Amino acid sequence: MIGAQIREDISSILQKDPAARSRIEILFCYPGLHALTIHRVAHRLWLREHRLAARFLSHISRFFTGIEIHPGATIGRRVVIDHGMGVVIGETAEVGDEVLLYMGVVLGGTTLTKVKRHPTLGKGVVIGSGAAVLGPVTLGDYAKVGAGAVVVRDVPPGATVVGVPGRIAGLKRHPTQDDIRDNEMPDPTLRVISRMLERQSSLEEKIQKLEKDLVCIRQQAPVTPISDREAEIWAALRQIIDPEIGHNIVDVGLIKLVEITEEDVNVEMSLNTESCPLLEYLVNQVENRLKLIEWVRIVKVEVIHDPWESETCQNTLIHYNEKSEGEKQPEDFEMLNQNHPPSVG
Ligand SMILES: CC(=O)SCCNC(=O)CCNC(=O)[C@H](O)C(C)(C)COP(=O)(O)OP(=O)(O)OC[C@H]1O[C@@H](n2cnc3c(N)ncnc32)[C@H](O)[C@@H]1OP(=O)(O)O
Ligand SMILES: N[C@@H](CO)C(=O)O
Repeated sequence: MIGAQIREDISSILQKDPAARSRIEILFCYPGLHALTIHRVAHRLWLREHRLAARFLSHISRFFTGIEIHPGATIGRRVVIDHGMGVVIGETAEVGDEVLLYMGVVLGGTTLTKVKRHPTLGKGVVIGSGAAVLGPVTLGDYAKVGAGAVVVRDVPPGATVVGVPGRIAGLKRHPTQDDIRDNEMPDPTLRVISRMLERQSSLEEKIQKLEKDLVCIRQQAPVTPISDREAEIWAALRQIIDPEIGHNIVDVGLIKLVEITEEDVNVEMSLNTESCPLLEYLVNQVENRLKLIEWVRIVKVEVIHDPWESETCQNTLIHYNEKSEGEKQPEDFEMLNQNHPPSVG
């Protein structure tokens, strides 16, 4: 039984220590193997209530190996203690199968009461040199403890704990001012560039959205097809200026309709009033200008009444009043008198 366990332990050491060259070397030169073998005997004595004998055997082992394992500790199979000097394993510690301990590891207690006060290590745990695992904490299977760490809390399976106090490596935490001082100051240029890039990508997203919206609006907008001929007529009408307002008659809204029938053009205009002095002038302007277009044969201008027109005539008055005395022409006055009572001016 003991022989089988020694062979198993030697195989484990061969697997876990690259410095191990042969089974015979391990048998004679590995204090970890010696300490574990003696512990098995001492543990049996301990369980059979031969406490003093168990303690004494453990003490002798410590003398020769530098490894102190309390005979009450429960140690699994294929455990390797490499180098071993300074390893201390407390009374209520439980060490799972295939655990690897390096020199100086302490599986210690933190209370003075006689209770379960030492750690429990799961299968395949690795504990680095000089690390201390303190208290009745549990290290999950295949957890790792970095050299020099002090672990006082449970460790989940597979996790790596480093530092003092032990923290799980790889977990993100907010950098403290100390971290910033100890490592490197943040690069302000990099920060500005990254902000700019973020802003740029957000603007690009907005532009893409606006472009999509624009396409939708264009698709929904009613399409008013306008022939080349009609466009030519409207362009010609835009060249005729209303002398009252100083803008072309299209933009001020005097042209209500343009109809084209082959080579005949029918234009509907709304003027101030039927007695507006500009009536004849503007009708002539429209007829003459449109007849200059090559394909136009007949131009018919129809004048319609529109309530807006009275306002247009008011504009004549405002226009007149705004002119300085030097600018006023006799025809301005005549036009005004024809349309408005003299008292208004
Ligand atoms: C003579 C002799 O040789 S005796 C034998 C001595 N050897 C030992 O004791 C080996 C003990 N092994 C260790 O300490 C190893 O570093 C282990 C077990 C912790 C490595 O575990 P892994 O899961 O592989 O962790 P990994 O190497 O990826 O490191 C994870 C993080 O912990 C850090 N870290 C690793 N070991 C330690 C340590 N002992 N103390 C503090 N931080 C450590 C790493 O820098 C890394 O930090 P980062 O995430 O900020 O980059
Ligand atoms: N024995 C292990 C640790 O020292 C090795 O040689 O790597």
